[in-house]
Amino acid sequence: MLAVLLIGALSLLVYAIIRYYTFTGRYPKGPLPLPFIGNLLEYEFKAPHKSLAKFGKENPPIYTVFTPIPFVQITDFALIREAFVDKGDDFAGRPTVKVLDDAIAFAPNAGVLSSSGDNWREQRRTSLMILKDFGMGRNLMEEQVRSSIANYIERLSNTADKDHVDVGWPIQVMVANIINETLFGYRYTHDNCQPLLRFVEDTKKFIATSVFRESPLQFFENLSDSKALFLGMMFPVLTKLPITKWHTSGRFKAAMGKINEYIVDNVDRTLKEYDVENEPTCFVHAYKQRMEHNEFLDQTNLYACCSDFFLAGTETTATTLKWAMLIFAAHQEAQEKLRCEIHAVVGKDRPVAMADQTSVSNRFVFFKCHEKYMNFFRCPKLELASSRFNDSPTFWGYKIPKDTWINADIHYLMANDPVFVNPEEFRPERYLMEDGKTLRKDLVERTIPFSIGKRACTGEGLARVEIFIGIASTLQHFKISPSPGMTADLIPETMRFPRQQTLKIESV
Ligand code: HEM
Repeated sequence: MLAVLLIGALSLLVYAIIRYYTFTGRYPKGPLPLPFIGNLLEYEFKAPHKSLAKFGKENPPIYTVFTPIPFVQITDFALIREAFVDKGDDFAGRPTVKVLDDAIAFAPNAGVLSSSGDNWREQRRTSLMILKDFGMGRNLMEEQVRSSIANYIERLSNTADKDHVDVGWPIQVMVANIINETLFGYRYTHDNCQPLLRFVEDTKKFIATSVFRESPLQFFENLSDSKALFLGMMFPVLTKLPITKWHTSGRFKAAMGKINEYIVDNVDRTLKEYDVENEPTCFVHAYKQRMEHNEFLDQTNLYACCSDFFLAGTETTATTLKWAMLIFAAHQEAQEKLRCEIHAVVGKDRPVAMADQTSVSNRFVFFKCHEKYMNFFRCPKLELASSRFNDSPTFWGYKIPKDTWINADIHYLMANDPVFVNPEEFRPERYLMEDGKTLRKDLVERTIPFSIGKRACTGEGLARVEIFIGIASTLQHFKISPSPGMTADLIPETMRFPRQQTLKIESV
């Protein structure tokens, strides 16, 4: 009897393994997956770029990694462009994963970031139209950014101990303020930003005590750090069982709920001030005005869009600026050269404007360089620039199943594309031709931190203004160096966040 049971169980196991490999065989070949758990054991969830760098080198430019759900990675620029631009419509969707919808989406298929199909198209189109109306990429929004940056510069100037300045928090407030003002029409001062502070602190405390027991901003880190979440995505039943429910989805849902409270409160309050007679001056009012005439626009999507913009638009830009400060602290010569150019073009007192970028960057393409450098460090989104096939088209000879995650591995591309010679070096001049002035279009074209194609970043115009004016204004006013006795620590934390550290700032 026991022998029969054993043979039965073994046969079932063999059958399940054969089925599993039939399933994995439908995807582009990559590192050999183990039965059922795929590449889970060899995937570093705290530093995915390390695993992906290894896999990228050992596999063709399109391969699959199973964590355990299949992720198809594309690591070659021409292929990324072919998929996301030439076949843009096929790659414009996001995978529908119920577990993720339940755990972290504001509502299923709502907003811009994680929605698909007609709803995504309408939310994205409307959001972009509103931002353009407010002057994204033009002077109006630039003025708003400039004024937030002026507050930040003032904040740094008033810091008592200039040998030990943590620029992280002022940058965070500055960037959050820009989004806050765009969405809700008001801004905090650095000395009076209690609600914003409370929001961040609450989230931090909540995360620290009841959810992750780690440091602030760990929400994003833990998203990718959590093998349990990935297991839940592969085996949704785990998100229903009493013991595994909390780890696979519950804690993410709880953290996201807390974060979204801030959004819901602000949207509701802003809506109360809406007056149909007045010209909208913030995103919420402009969206509300359009709700009258567009069936896709409703309150749930409004909440979701604001949540997306807040999350996608603050952490990315703040992290970029924090890295910039560290990188310039570590590269005094480059910093000095750039400051000389800023002073020559802008002077010491006039606020920096976007129009200055051409004059400055023709000689020193730091913005382009910075984007490039940023890629070496981290940006979780870069590693998750993803889409899905709409309807199983054939790509590179593979008929990839519908709803598969497809990642353009921008990080890998920037670190391994042969056009970037010695990619780890901070060498802004790499973007210039021999004449030292003309931009090298081949490099600029392949520098794609905002991704490309139909799902490319909707906030790129705003982010470029924030980054250019943010860096140029800081260096216009301050010399940045490591705190006395220290060196700038450029080794990234989990998920390539910069490590928390103080810097020395001196007025120039
Ligand atoms: C340095 C700053 C930023 C970087 C590096 C960045 C990068 C990215 C990347 C790589 C994507 C994914 C594109 C894809 O799926 O192919 C994305 C999407 C997005 N970003 Fe950004 N972003 C930045 C700033 C911003 C800002 C300031 C905003 C808002 C004002 C924003 C809003 C969005 C939204 C809404 C999406 C989703 C677009 C869609 O799915 O259609 N981002 N971003």
